[in-house]
Formats: sequence, structure tokens, C-alpha cells
Amino acid sequence: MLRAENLSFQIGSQYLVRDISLTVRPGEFTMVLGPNGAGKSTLLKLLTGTETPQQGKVWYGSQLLESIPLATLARQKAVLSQLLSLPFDLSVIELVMMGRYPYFDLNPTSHDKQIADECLASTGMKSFKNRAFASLSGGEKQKIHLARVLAQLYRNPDDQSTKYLFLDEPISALDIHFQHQILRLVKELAMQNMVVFVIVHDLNLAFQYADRVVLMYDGCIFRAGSPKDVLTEDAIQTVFQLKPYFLAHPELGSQIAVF
Ligand SMILES: Nc1ncnc2c1ncn2[C@@H]1O[C@H](COP(=O)(O)OP(=O)(O)OP(=O)(O)O)[C@@H](O)[C@H]1O
Repeated sequence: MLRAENLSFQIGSQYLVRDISLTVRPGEFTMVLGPNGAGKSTLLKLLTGTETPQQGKVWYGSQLLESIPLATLARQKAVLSQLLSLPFDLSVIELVMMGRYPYFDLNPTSHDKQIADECLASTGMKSFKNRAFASLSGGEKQKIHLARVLAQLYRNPDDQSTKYLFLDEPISALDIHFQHQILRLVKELAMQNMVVFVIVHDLNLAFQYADRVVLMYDGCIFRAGSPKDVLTEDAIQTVFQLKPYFLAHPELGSQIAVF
């Protein structure tokens, strides 16, 4: 379980995140929504240790995040940020193999290679294995980075430990088919004792896939709970300044918001 208590982060006099407390449980697909600038990415950085809050604490299970050795953390936690380009060139397989760095010394083992191949296949990118990463399209790059974080958190059958997966807008460049394929994949991971924290902008994907929604507004949590309880007409109107109309998905019955 991931737990944050009273997190605040400011730059100068501006609060980017203010007094946030939340719990993210393994087994639940948690999606974070909110308008541009609401503080979603900043919260993710505080929860992953990329930024240090001026106030508040983060626990992974019973351990304070700041007390976990980096080598241990690298096997527990993976982050996909919004930044997809690299300052240097790598092949696709070299980039995916970066996810295995916490597990081998000098050279990847055959097991690491097998995992990298499997993760590439699970994002539909097996045939891109030997391409130069820089030559890929935006959506293809996003899928390769996803394969990298999946390789990092790959669980051997005897490993019962909790893993922590953080994805900042992982499907923003993906076509509809892959948006759904990747969210189904992440949902399966959530069900396998993984803490999953995913930032998205699409309310309807949250209705369809999220078990729990955290709606952020102006550096704070506006509301958290089931998608239906959180993404109500009044909440959407307040936070996004748009009036929603609700329909029902013809097969799934889940809610759909149109504007
Ligand atoms: N280094 C910085 N200096 C000053 N302000 C910053 C800095 N980094 C972020 N901010 C501001 O903090 C606020 C929150 O940013 P953040 O990236 O967390 O928002 P977000 O909810 O993820 O937005 P988006 O949906 O656009 O990705 C924004 O107003 C942003 O401009």
C-alpha cells in the first residue's frame, strides 16, 4: 500500500501541491484526473521521490520512502513520465533493457532478455526490437517506454512483494486500440498486487477502467472515490468548467460523459 500524509510542495510562494493525504492500495486501479496545472505530475513526483516535499511523508508499505535504499527502490517502483525523448540514441531493445538494470551487473542474462522480449510483445512492439528509438513515432515511443517500466517491475513467480507503478499520461499519444489494450494490461497488473497510479485526461476511460479516481484541482484533492461518486455533474462543472451530459455504455453499462 502507498500512503501519503499532508504533502505540500511549493516553489517560491506558489503551492504546487497543498496538504495532500491519500492512500493507494494494490489491487485497485487508481486514476488521477484534473485540469492542466492542477498538480497531478507534481504529486506523482512527490510520491516517487523525484521531488521532496517541504512538508509531509510518503510510505511504501511500512517503510518511509526516503529510507528505502535506491537499489531496493529500483526493483519496487517504476515511473513513466511525460518526457519521452532521450538525450542520446539507443535501439529499442537497449531502452527496454534499461528496465532490467536493477537486476544485472554488467550484461543482461538470458532471463533478462526473455523478459524484455515479453514486455515488448505485450505492448505490441516486438517487431520494432532493433529499430533506433529516435526514429519512432510519438505513440511508438510511448509503447517502448511502457515496455521498459513493465520489464522493470516484471514479477518472477516466487516474488510476492508489492510493486509500485506510476504512469504520467501513458496513453496520450496512443490510438484508440492501444489506449484500451494498455489500460487492460495495467488493470491486470493492478490486480496482481501492484500499486498503480495513472494520470489520464479522459473521463470516459476513468469510468470504464478505474476502481478509484483522485480528482485534483488547484494543488489539492477535490474528491477521491469511485468514478461514479467523484466524476459527478457538479464536480466536473466546478473543476473543468464544462457541463457534462451522461449516457450509459450500451454493453458495459458504465457511465459516459459527453459535452
Ligand atoms: N519548476 C516550476 N516552477 C514554477 N512553477 C512550476 C514548476 N513546475 C510546475 N510548475 C507549475 O505547477 C503547477 C502544477 O504543475 P503540474 O505539472 O503538476 O500540473 P499537471 O496537473 O500535471 O498539469 P498537466 O495536466 O498540464 O500535465 C502548474 O501551474 C505549473 O506551471
